[in-house]
Amino acid sequence: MQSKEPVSSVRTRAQASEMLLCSPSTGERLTSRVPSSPPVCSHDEYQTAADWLRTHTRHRPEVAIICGSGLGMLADTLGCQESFAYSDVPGFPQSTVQGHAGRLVFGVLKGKMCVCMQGRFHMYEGHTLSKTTFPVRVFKLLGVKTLIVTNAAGSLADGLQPGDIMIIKDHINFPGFVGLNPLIGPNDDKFGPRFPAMSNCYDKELRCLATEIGKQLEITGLMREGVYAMVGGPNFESIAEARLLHRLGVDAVGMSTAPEVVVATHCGLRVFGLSLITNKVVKTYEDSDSVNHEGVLEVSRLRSVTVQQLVTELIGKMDINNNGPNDAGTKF
Ligand SMILES: O=P(O)(O)O[C@@H]1C[C@H](O)[C@@H](CO)O1
Ligand SMILES: Nc1nc2[nH]cnc2c(=O)[nH]1
Repeated sequence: MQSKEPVSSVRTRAQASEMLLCSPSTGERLTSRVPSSPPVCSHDEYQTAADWLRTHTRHRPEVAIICGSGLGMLADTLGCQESFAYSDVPGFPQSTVQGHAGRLVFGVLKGKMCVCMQGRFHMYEGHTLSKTTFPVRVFKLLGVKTLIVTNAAGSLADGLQPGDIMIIKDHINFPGFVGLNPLIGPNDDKFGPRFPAMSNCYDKELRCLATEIGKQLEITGLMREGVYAMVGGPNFESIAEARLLHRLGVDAVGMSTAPEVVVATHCGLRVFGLSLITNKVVKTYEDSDSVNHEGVLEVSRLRSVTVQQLVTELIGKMDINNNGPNDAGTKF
C-alpha cells in the first residue's frame, strides 16, 4: 500500500536518526551527532579544503602522516614548517582528545614533502566516519601518494609488551561488520570503486623496508608484525571482550586507524601503519591492572623518539614513485 504522507513530510534517514536524539518530553536535542555513516561529505567539501590549503601553503606533500595518541611530536621534526589549526581549515572537524593537538603541519622530512596530522579524529568523539576520514581524501586531492598511520594500542599477543612497536600487517574493522564503514553511502567514483579490495591494504614493500630499518636502528627486539583490530571505544575492553579478541587472532586493539586505511586504500594511496603498544589488555579476572588514557600517553611519549626515528628513516628510504598494488591511476 502506498504511503499517504505528503512528500514534504517524508523523513530522510539522517533526519530520523536526529529525531531519535531528541528528548521525548521537551524535544530538546540531546547530542549533535551519532557515529552512523551517513550523512557523507560531498566531493566539493574535500575540494574546498584542498583548494584552501593549496592557496595557504606552497608545500605540495607526497607523504601524509597521521599521529596516534601521544605521538604528535613527530610533526615537530619536519623542516621548513608551516602549520594550520584544524579550526582554520574548511570542513575539518575538531580534535577533542588529550594527546591530539589539532594541527596540520606541512614540512620536509629527509628531502620528502610531508603533511602531518598532529591529532586524529575518532568515531567515539561523535564524528561521522565521513568526517573521521575527511583529511585522507583531502590529502589525496593534494597529491599525496603514501599514507603513514600510527596509533597507540593495547596488546593481546603474549609476545607484545608495552613499548613494543607492531608493524600492522592487516586489520579487523569491527565497526565495519555492523555497518559503520566510511564508504557507506553513494560511491564517489572519482576517488575509487564501489567495492574496493582490502587484501593488500598495508603495503608489503613498506613493511619489509621498516623491518630492515629496524635492524639498522637496532630495535628489532621491540618490533614485530601483527593484526590490529579497531573497536568503537571509548571504553577499554572488558575481560570477556579481551578474551574474544585474543581467540580471534587479534594482536593489538585500538579505537582508530581502520576507517582511515579503508578510505586511503579506496582512493589508491599506499599505506604503512604501526601500533605503539602502550599497555597489555587485561585478560584474566585475577589481574588487578586496569588501563587508562594517561598511562597510554605516558608510554607513547617514552617511545616517541624511537617511533620518530623509524618513520623518518622509512620516509627517507621509500620510493615515492611506487604507488603500490592498489593504485589504479590518479583520476584528478
Ligand atoms: O588515536 P589513537 O588510536 O592512537 O588513540 C588510542 C585509542 C584511544 O583514542 C586512546 C585511548 O587511550 O588512544
Ligand atoms: N581499545 C583499546 N584501545 C587502546 N588504545 C590504547 N590502549 C588500548 C586498549 O587497551 N584498548
